[in-house]
Parts: sequence; structure tokens; C-alpha cells
Amino acid sequence: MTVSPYDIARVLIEALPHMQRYDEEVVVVKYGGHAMGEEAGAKSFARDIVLLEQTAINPVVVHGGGPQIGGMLKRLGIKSEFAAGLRITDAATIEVVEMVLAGSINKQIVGYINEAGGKAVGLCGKDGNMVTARKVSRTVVDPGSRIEQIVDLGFVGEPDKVDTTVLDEILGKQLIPVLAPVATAAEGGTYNVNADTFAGAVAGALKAKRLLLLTDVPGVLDKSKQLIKELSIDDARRLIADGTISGGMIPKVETCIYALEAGVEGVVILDGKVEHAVLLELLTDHGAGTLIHR
Ligand SMILES: Nc1ncnc2c1ncn2[C@@H]1O[C@H](COP(=O)(O)OP(=O)(O)O)[C@@H](O)[C@H]1O
Ligand SMILES: CC(=O)N[C@@H](CCC(=O)OP(=O)(O)O)C(=O)O
Repeated sequence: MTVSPYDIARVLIEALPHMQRYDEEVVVVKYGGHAMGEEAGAKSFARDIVLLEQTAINPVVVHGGGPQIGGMLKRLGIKSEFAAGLRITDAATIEVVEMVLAGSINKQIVGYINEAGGKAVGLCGKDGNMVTARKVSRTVVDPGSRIEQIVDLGFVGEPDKVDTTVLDEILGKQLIPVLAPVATAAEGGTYNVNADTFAGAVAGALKAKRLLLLTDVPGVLDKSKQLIKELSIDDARRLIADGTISGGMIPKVETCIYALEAGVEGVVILDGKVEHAVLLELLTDHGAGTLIHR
């Protein structure tokens, strides 16, 4: 298919009202470990982020890396288990989590954004005391006995305080922050934070216009596996209560509700494996996933 220069001009004009809508606004994009996939996909994602910055949108990237942490732990012979969707993180595991998230993955995304002509700044929640977390525990039901047990998750935290000083310095200066979900523990040390939760807390503190959660499903699906294009907070709560939303989608949707209540205008869950998912969602009339709003 050949695209004429006129087609390109028409496409740019179609994007104009969207660019104006997000002009100078903060958009937090959570790039999940599953969405990362192949190198070509990650490079394409990086170009999309640079394009956003070039159109005077202020993107903030928060990345995950669950599968990549799992791979490294396996190579090192360290067993890893999850409880209620969170990785049980002992002293050896937190070292690997920090190395993979704040080290290799963070710098890989920074590299791709820079290759695409952007200026990325790789940070984690510990930099400038951006995110301070408090320890979390979870209650799980033993499938055999049905007895409830409190599980100590080790070095796992939930954001308690977000200090945006460093981000305020960076945003609006053609720099793109890329954040790894590792936080300062309130009592000293380091906590592993679920990347969705981290992104929700940062988006809330920045009062972002949009929070995009890129995953590997098209969005929130109904009972017949059809995409739900739009949900209010009440709808979302109902779908969790009736079991339509389950597993890893529960913390994701709870993060969306938290972010909306903290002042984010809209949150979208979408498939990060779709090429240009971020641009489709923000700069076209089509939208790409499930929009959750107040
Ligand atoms: N109603 C639903 N719609 C879409 N996905 C759902 C739903 N209920 C449960 N899920 C599950 O949630 C998963 C997404 O959560 P998760 O695997 O934690 O994502 P990520 O690794 O990207 O953070 C989907 O792959 C799907 O298996
Ligand atoms: C506490 C906890 O579970 N932390 C996550 C952090 C990475 C993450 O959330 O990555 P994804 O978005 O790719 O799943 C973990 O250790 O896997």
C-alpha cells in the first residue's frame, strides 16, 4: 500500500485535536514485562514515546519486568513464589529485583528512547526519595484447608508517599523519565513494588491527564470475552464483585480506581503488543482498550 503525502497530511490534521487536548499534559505509561516482548516491539514503543514528547505531551514511563526477573532468578537458581499476585521477596530476591528492574531493563528502555532521538532519564523510586513505601502483607486462603493465612511477603512495599520534586525538575524540559518500580522502604532499605501500583501512585501524585496500563490482553473483557470499551468506577467494582474481573486484572483495575480517585482524569488498560497502541489511544479517534473514568 502506498501512502501519498496528502494522506500523511490528512492523518496529521486528524491528530491535531488530540495533540491539543494533551498539550503540556502529563501522561503516565506503564509498560508491563509481558507487553515488552520482542526487541522490535520495544523499539517501536520507544519511538511512540518520543513522538508524544515531540508533540508537547509530557510522557512518564513506568516499566515492569516480572517475567524478566523470573528468568534471572531461575538462572541464579533462586526459587520464586507469588502470593495474591505479588512476588514473595526475600533478601536474595530483592537484590536481583533491583538489578533487573533499575539496572538492565531500565537502561534498555532508556537506550531505545535515546536511539529514537529522545532524551530519557532512567530513575527508580529511590532517586530523590521519589517513592517511599510501607511494607505490605496479604491474606490468602489455603486451597486445601480453606484456612486464611497472613503471608509475609518480605521486601514488598506499597507506595506511601510520592515526592515529585525530581519529576517536576525533569518534565517540560524535553526529558523523558523512565521509572523502575523499586522504592525506598520507610524504615530504610529497598522495597519491591508492583509496577501497576507504582504507576498509579506516580500518576496520582502528578495529577496526570491519562494513565495507560499496557498489558497483553486487549483491555477488560466481559464474560463472553468481548472488550469493554468504557467503564465507570462503579461498573469496575461491580465486575470485580461478580467475578468477571479476576486474577492479575484485579490489582490492575484497583490501581485504576485509586489513580482516578487521586485526580487522574482517565485510565486506559490496553494491549501493549499491538503496534503503536499508545499512539492509537492518544492521538486517534479510535481508542485502543478499556477507558475507566470517574
Ligand atoms: N475480565 C478480564 N479481562 C481481561 N483480563 C482478565 C480479566 N480477568 C482476569 N484477567 C487476566 O488478567 C491478566 C492481566 O493481568 P497480568 O497478567 O497481571 O498483567 P501484566 O503482567 O501485564 O501486569 C490477563 O492476561 C487475564 O488472564
Ligand atoms: C511485588 C511484585 O510482585 N513486584 C513485581 C515488580 C515487577 C512488575 O510488576 O512487573 P510486571 O508489570 O511486568 O508484572 C515483581 O517482582 O515481579
